[in-house]
Amino acid sequence: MTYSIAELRRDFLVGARAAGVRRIGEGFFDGFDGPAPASIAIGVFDGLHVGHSELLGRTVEDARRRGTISVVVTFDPDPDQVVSRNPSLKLMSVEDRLRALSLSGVDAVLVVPFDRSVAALDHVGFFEGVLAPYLDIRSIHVGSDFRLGARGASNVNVIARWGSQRSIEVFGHDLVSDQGVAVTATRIRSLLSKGEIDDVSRELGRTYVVRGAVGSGRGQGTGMGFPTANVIVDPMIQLPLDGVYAGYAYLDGFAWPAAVNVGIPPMFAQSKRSARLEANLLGFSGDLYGKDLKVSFTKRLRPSCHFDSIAQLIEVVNGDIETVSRLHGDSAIRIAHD
Ligand SMILES: Cc1cc2nc3c(=O)[nH]c(=O)nc-3n(C[C@H](O)[C@H](O)[C@H](O)COP(=O)(O)O)c2cc1C
Ligand SMILES: Nc1ncnc2c1ncn2[C@@H]1O[C@H](COP(=O)(O)OP(=O)(O)OP(=O)(O)O)[C@@H](O)[C@H]1O
Repeated sequence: MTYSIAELRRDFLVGARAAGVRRIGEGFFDGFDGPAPASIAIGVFDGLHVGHSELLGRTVEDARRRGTISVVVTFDPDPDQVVSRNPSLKLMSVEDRLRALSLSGVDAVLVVPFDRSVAALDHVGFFEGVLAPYLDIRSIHVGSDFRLGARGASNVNVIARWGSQRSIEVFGHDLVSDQGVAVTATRIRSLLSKGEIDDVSRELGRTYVVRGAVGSGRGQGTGMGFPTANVIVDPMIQLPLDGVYAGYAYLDGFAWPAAVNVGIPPMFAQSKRSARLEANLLGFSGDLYGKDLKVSFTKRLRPSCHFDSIAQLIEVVNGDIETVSRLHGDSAIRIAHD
């Protein structure tokens, strides 16, 4: 399938630095006469980890040197959700991914609406059919493991050969690694599933954060002395391994130290109203129902347990809250962005 320019105008989104996400034709590309001379990085960028940041930094540097604009070319939905029978859980929603990319220092974010027809294209169809109406590509930056097209047939060597005939320089960068292992979104998902929060934070270059609206739980926390916000997280977003964590809850410009339980509480496993993510915000009093809460994970404290009595559960949870208080204090910190 080929895309008409009208379709591209409708379907592609462009985000400029700190300016949110805008549709092509209404924003960044307006000032250019014809396709914009560009240095591009391509990929999904789920999680925007340290390897992705390095790649984007190199792309921006190269663009400055050449006098081109730096553009991230990414996809919505995540190709994995279109082509895979068993898509992986994600580290970020598409909305959060585009927002993070638009704040990463590149000049623009070009979002390719991904469907089976795009999946079937090879690199020639993708670069010359989909991107050429907008970008006069001068250089391409990807990781050395990058593959494009049906069954990943177009690897860096294939793309570089095509580029060399068109004066397009193609860089397949060595992958940034951590403790001898390449940092990838797949690896970070695996670390999360094992509760390896320190490794996750190091490889993301920041703490892992999930978000959701606060819903109602069983309403028993308050009676036990530790009210909890039950955060409803999109089931496609990955949570760390079930257990108890220290972290922060972000709300309206404040970061509240938080004691967090992930997973259905073993003591109340039979209740349909138990939440998969609950946070006790230290020092907070008030109503959180319906609020959009972000929760970060700074340290794994222990597995969630079944106790012999509610009194024992209360004692242990109070111990967790004390630990969080020692780590992060017992009142909110004002922050520039939440
Ligand atoms: C820091 C923390 C630790 C928790 N640890 C456990 C646990 O080990 N076992 C368990 O069954 N529930 C645990 N919970 C969940 C509580 O049982 C739950 O928050 C309480 O029952 C209130 O739930 P509700 O808000 O749905 O009424 C923990 C909750 C928090 C905030
Ligand atoms: N550690 C890394 N160092 C440098 N570049 C990387 C690294 N990881 C990924 N890239 C590159 O960043 C771009 C976006 O990567 P992609 O979205 O495929 O990420 P990924 O982390 O490898 O994800 P997944 O594990 O889900 O395949 C690609 O060009 C990819 O090759």
